[in-house]
Amino acid sequence: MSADREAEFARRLAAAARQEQFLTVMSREAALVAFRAAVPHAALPPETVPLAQALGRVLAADVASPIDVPPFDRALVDGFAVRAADTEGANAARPRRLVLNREILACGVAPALPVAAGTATPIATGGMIPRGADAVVMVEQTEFLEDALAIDVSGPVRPGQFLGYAGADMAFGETVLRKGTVVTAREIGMLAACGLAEIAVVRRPRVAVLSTGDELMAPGEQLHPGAIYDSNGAIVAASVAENGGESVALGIVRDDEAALERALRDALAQSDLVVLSGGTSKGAGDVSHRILSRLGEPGILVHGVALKPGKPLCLAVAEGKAVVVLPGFPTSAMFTFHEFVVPLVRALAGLPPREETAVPARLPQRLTSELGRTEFVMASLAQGDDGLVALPLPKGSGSVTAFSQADGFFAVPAARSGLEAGETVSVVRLGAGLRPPDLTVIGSHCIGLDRVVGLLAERGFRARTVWVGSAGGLAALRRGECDLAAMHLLDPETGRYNAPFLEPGMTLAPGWRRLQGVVFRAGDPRFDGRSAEEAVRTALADPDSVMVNRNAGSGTRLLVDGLIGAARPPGFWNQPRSHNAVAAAVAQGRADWGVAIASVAEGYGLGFLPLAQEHYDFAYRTVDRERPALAAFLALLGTAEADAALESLGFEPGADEA
Ligand SMILES: Nc1nc2c(c(=O)[nH]1)N[C@H]1C(S)=C(S)[C@@H](COP(=O)(O)OP(=O)(O)OC[C@H]3O[C@@H](n4cnc5c(N)ncnc54)[C@H](O)[C@@H]3O)O[C@H]1N2
Ligand code: MOO
Repeated sequence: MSADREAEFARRLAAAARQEQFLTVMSREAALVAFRAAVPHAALPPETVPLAQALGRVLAADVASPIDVPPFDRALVDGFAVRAADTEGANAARPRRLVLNREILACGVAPALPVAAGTATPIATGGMIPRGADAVVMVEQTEFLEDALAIDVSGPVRPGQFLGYAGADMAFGETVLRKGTVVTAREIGMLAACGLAEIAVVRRPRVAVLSTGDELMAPGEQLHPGAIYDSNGAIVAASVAENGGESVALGIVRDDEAALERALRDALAQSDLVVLSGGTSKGAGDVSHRILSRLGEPGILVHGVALKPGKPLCLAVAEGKAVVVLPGFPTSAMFTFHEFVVPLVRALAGLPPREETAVPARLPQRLTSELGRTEFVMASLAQGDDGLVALPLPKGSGSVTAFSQADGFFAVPAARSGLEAGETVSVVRLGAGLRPPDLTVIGSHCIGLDRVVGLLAERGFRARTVWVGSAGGLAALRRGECDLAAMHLLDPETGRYNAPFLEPGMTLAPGWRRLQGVVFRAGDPRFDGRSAEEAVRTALADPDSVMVNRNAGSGTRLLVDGLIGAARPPGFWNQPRSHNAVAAAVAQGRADWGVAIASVAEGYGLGFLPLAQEHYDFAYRTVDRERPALAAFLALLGTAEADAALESLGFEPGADEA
């Protein structure tokens, strides 16, 4: 290391160590109070927009109709405007004769002649009722006498019959739309009927969105080693729009104090609110901290909230505008955005607070949490035997899917270190109107299942999949929380897959077999052209060779154990939980070999030495067999279409011949 780089390294370490001192952790409630007190949570001033551009905007004021709609009394049928009294007592045998006035009241014609006693005026649906008339008789109830230019009316007409009165739809001066209403097509129709060509709407808050991190790349760019795509920028910008704001996407800023300060000042100048994500808790964090205190008074209000996910959230105010730094972890970023920023964006946009619906659900398993921080747990909802069940999503704050695929979240209070199995929690729904799925599959992931679920959807059944591993799927099935447990569990004693793990009342539907083998970088002479066993022997003899293992309890781990016996080669303790993680470690050179399935090896362009067939099957509760979605799924297995899809992915459908 050069002296300069060494000095920079020391500076960064010291900054990271200092960071903890900045985090004065506040309760979530106290943070919200401080933020609301310092930043006005009120609608921005109105602006006038043409009606054609009003869709999706929020009305800035109540709208009173400036006219009567309809503006005049009008005919509701094609016929004749008459005086009802003239038709009293008419019947087919003794019709009343009325002489026609010499005008025809088509739509848009202003009447010139009154309807005097004993007369009638031809009128079209929508025509303006002339003076003197108080009803309309349908043309079908009359007979036209051409010679006399008169009609015979064959029945009596009630006063007001077939007549629409002025203002019956919207009366002049009537408040027809309320402030805060979101303009949809329906409101546009009403405004147009009132003759309003433009309308006052709340100015959309402009929200500057930035992401910071040297590892970030924009979607569409080619990822280089160590880099990830900036997902926070995109999800924050879209959420701003969903909540009535207009996002100003300012992209990715490097972890560099000067660059970040320039970007933040620029953002502040062109927006009502600035949202930055990343860099709140590590060395770079004190960079944004220092910048935020320089941007203007009062500066930082909150840095650190007793909240999980989201502890390092930072809330600041400069030039009367809020500057929010969200934690970089995607689920932490979205959760804190949802809790702290969405209410502000909606208030600025003139929208009412987001409607939150919460449903009670039972917790199927014990859950531990950190004492002293309110923990919000992202969860999927499933239908259990006795009501809804909240299945905590196993992926942590660093995942995008924990927030994006959750049906909702529930809180574990700061004062508790966990919740017990069977406790009822209140799940706040995320996303509206989710139809419960027709079929819930819980267990171990396989891309083959993704395809089968796709085919099931074409047959009209929507499946929900939750990946918690084979054993987790089986436990969920036992508790009645899913229709199918997707599993590949090897029983070491019998050497059989899945069936030995079933309980009474469960049936196994054979799924497909996946070829497992040793994966290595293509061309590596230690492996190329050898059998799996021989290749591993060679690798074990080479002290430079690094392996990647699998988690204990997985079927793949048993295969690895069979290959290496009592040896503990370098990399043995690296024990990821998926085929993909094994393949990525080998492909990226962090390991030289591991065991994974053929389809994954192919996806990563790795060499592959076959070892054994792994069985991926489905357990279900026998009593449920006839339930339509389950029956459809079971019927789908073994069809030519499903088999072809599975074979194209390299899987062998059906049960073992043995
Ligand atoms: N020693 C400690 N480390 C961490 C602590 C702690 O208290 N002590 N807190 C953890 C918690 S809690 C959180 S939350 C994260 C938040 O860290 P930062 O806000 O500083 O965020 P970064 O370090 O920049 O990034 C964290 C993580 O998120 C990824 N990231 C960042 N920006 C984006 C983006 N725009 N799109 C997608 N992903 C993003 C980044 O690559 C990192 O993986 O810190 C813990 N650490
Ligand atoms: O607060 Mo961090 O968000 O726990 O993950």
